[in-house]
Amino acid sequence: MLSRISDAFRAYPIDLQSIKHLDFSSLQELPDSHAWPSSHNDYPSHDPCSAELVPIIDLNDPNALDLVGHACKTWGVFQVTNHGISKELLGNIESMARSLFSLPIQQKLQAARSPDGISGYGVAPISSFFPKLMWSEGFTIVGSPLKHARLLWPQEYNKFCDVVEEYEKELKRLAAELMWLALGAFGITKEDIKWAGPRGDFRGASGALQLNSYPACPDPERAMGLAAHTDSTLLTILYQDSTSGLQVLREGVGWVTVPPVPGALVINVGDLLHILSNGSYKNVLHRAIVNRSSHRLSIAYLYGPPSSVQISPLSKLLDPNHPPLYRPITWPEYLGTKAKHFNEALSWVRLCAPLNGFVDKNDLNRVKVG
Ligand SMILES: C=C1C[C@]23C[C@@]1(O)CC[C@H]2[C@@]12CCC[C@@](C)(C(=O)O1)[C@H]2[C@@H]3C(=O)O
Ligand SMILES: O=C(O)CCC(=O)C(=O)O
Ligand SMILES: [Fe+2]
Repeated sequence: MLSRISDAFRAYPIDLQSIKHLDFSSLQELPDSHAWPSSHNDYPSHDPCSAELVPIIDLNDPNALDLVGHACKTWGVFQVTNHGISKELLGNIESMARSLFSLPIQQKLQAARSPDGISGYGVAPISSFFPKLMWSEGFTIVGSPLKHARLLWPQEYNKFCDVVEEYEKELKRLAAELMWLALGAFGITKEDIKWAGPRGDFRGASGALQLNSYPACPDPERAMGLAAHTDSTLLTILYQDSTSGLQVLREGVGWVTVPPVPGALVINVGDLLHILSNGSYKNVLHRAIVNRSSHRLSIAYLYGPPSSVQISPLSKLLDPNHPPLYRPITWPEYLGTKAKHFNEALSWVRLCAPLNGFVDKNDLNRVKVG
């Protein structure tokens, strides 16, 4: 049984050493290893238009509770302004990520994620589910980044660690506020969620930080920055720089771009909030595309419950007409399920037979990357 989020990918190692093209700056053409078949673009892409705009919610709006609840139900994603995270801190974390990704590849590889580990530099952890590699590099932080930061900057690792620590502390506070808005919209109060702690500040919650870098790409139509996925979180708080690339799948419409709004943060509903809400809140399917001229950066704060807490549909939302759709599961267990079944993980937690029958197509498709 998995008890820590850092154990989730242990059974599915990715061997970074076998991946040839990690140094994107040296590539003038898209290598075959990164060229995705046109079938991966099975839905049309839309630039933002007034009819299909991801909601932008001012957290100082007196109606914020209803607006957040409605956005979680209809989109599973929204942007927030007046969130209380200072421009200075956002600027600092962006510049730390920028300085990390601009190090020479050999230096970044010093801090490579170990094949069965979770923290460190490397390809997206979901890469093993796809026959082609993604046009991106990432750095995952679970727990202290000290060990890896020392390898990256032997003299001045402290600055990186200090900024990461402050960013995680502030985002944890914001995540708790967003949780109460999302849950409050259902009439859920502090008495209903014991694991939020006596002050309701979700003190024991866990978080991971994922720094994503998407270099400019010589053939963006055939490349993929980060393949379509849902996050395994309660919610994810995403900072994106001024280059667009994030898209969400909107039923009946296709891929809708989430445009960068200066100072705003993007909030995704993750799989665990979908479970907690007994399926009412959409766990949004999203991806990142790349472009020919600009490098793009994003920083995701992946927020989940304390490792030992079993997440299940809230009893206040259940009655004979609304039976629980999912069985209880901890975050580490869910991450283990995701590492095995990827986007089909939720159907393995559903209380009726798995929707896809008994054969998991990820097991048939799983390939060795590189
Ligand atoms: C806590 C986590 C969520 C995550 C897996 C991880 O253990 C750390 C990285 C996270 C991330 C970020 C990029 C997309 C994603 C699907 C992935 O491959 O790694 C998510 C994972 C997730 O939400 O399942
Ligand atoms: O780069 C982006 O916009 C998306 C990143 C993302 O989905 C993730 O890190 O989980
Ligand atoms: Fe994501």
